[in-house]
Amino acid sequence: MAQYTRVAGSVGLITLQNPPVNALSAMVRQGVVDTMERALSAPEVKSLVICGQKETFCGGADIREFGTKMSGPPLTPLIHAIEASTKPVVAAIEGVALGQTGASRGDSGSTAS
Ligand SMILES: CCCCCC/C=C/CC(=O)SCCNC(=O)CCNC(=O)[C@H](O)C(C)(C)COP(=O)(O)OP(=O)(O)OC[C@H]1O[C@@H](n2cnc3c(N)ncnc32)[C@H](O)[C@@H]1OP(=O)(O)O
Repeated sequence: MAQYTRVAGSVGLITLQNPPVNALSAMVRQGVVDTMERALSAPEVKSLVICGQKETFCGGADIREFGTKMSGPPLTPLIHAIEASTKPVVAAIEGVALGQTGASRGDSGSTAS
C-alpha cells in the first residue's frame, strides 16, 4: 500500500509500504495513484514527497507477482501522472532504489520531477 500523511502543513507525504523492500506491487501502485489524486485535489497541499520506509526506497517490481496475472494500474501511466503533476513531486531516496529505468544504492538524497 501507500500511506498518505500531511507534514509541515503543506507537504503531502506518500510512503511506499510493502515489506521487505517496498516493491511496486499492484496494491502499492494503486496506493500511489489514490494518494496522488488525494494530494493533488487538496488545496492546502502545495508539494509532495514520495519515500520508502525502513531505510529502503523501493526494490522495483514485486518479484512475488512474477508469473501471476497482471493486476492493478500499469507503471508507465503512473510515472506520467507524477511527471505531469501540477504540484512539485520530490522522491526522498534512502537505500535501494530499483526499477524500470535504472538502479542505485545510495545513502540518502532526492530527485525532483
Ligand atoms: C506493471 C508492473 C510492474 C511494475 C514495475 C515495473 C518493472 C520494473 C522492472 C524492475 O523493477 S526489475 C527489478 C525487480 N527487482 C529486483 O529484481 C530486485 C531483486 N532484489 C534485490 O536485488 C535485492 O534483494 C535487494 C532489493 C537489493 C535487497 O538486497 P538485500 O541483500 O538487502 O536483501 P535480500 O536478502 O536480497 O532480500 C531481502 C528480502 O526481500 C525480498 N525481496 C527482494 N527484492 C524483492 C522484490 N523486488 N519484490 C519482493 N520481495 C523482494 C527477498 O526475497 C528477501 O525476502 P526474504 O523473505 O527475507 O527471503
